[in-house]
Amino acid sequence: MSARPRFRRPLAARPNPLDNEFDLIARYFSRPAPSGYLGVGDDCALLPLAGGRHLATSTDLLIEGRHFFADAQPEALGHKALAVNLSDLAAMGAQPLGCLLGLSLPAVDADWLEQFASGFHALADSAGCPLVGGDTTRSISGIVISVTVMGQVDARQALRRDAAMVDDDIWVTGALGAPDIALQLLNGTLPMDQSLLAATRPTLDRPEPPWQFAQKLPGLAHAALDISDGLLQDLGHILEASKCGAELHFASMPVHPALQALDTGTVQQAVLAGGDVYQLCFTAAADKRQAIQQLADDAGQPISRIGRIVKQAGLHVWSADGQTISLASRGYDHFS
Ligand SMILES: Nc1ncnc2c1ncn2[C@@H]1O[C@H](COP(=O)(O)OP(=O)(O)OP(=O)(O)O)[C@@H](O)[C@H]1O
Ligand SMILES: Cc1ncc(C[n+]2csc(CCOP(=O)(O)O)c2C)c(N)n1
Ligand SMILES: [Mg+2]
Repeated sequence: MSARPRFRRPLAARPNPLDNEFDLIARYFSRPAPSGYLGVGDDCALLPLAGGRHLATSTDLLIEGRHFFADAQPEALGHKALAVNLSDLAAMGAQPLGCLLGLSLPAVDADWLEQFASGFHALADSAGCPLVGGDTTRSISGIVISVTVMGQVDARQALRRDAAMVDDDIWVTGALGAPDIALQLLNGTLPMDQSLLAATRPTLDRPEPPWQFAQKLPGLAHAALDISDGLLQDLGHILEASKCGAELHFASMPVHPALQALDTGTVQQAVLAGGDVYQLCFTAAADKRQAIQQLADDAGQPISRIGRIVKQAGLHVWSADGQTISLASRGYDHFS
């Protein structure tokens, strides 16, 4: 018989069970940040520098089998590893400065490395976010990729999650729903349809966060975040931080055109709660509507106004025929 581990606490002294990723972070890793810092809880932390500027920094892990399939195309994976991090800089309105790459590989495969590095550097070059360091190890099994980005932003205008104001418009960039449909086709939750997969898979494999457009938003927009887990769950973080609620209109949502033939329930779930989107959701005063639309038109960046921030807590989604939409899940959570 094995001995009982000595570190087990008596039942009565254990805190409440942790039933999701965000409770875990809040309980163990969220500490009051030093004065002048923005700590845990936003897309990037902000660290004060001389001259009123702030360093914006964020890190994202990609784990084989959890974030990407073992046969993922390495060039696309290199692109995605940096793109999901540039997306967090974009979510603060920050300008990229550079990045670090942590890589753990089960074996050396020169072809794989060549293509992975080419996808990574191509995006780093176009975003002005050079790779300046990192760490490389051998893994016991599977590929683990960890990217850390650094950028700069004027902290007074950074797009913080706690900056939404009652009566703000709620906007999203790009289109919604396609990465989740691609994932469902690949993991068998939806029956295989090769033409639907061909139309949706690029959005899952090679996300294109609006990092250029985002740098123009400080001064015009209030709050923002990137949609990584799912629109409703992610917008929920803005509502919690800004102590307000929201009303959304499904008819105004930018549903990806490839989803047209799918049934309404599948489309609603993918658009409202599908992850891997890496587009922005941001809020801005209604009197900035024209300026924001002009900025988007000039940048060739599609944007949609999908709802409004309200005083009353809670998130309400209206369908085109005036019904309330309620869903099985609001987004991805690693531990629930
Ligand atoms: N282990 C940890 N230690 C300290 N802070 C953490 C830890 N894990 C997450 N955080 C912080 O908690 C917040 C939420 O993390 P999460 O990874 O969900 O970020 P996100 O921006 O919501 O999602 P994504 O990174 O996919 O865009 C962020 O501020 C993040 O920096
Ligand atoms: C093979 C495979 N299975 C599942 C998914 C979906 N997925 C994994 S993590 C995540 C949320 C964002 O990640 P994080 O919160 O870690 O930043 C999503 C939507 C995928 N992309 N590939
Ligand atoms: Mg984020």
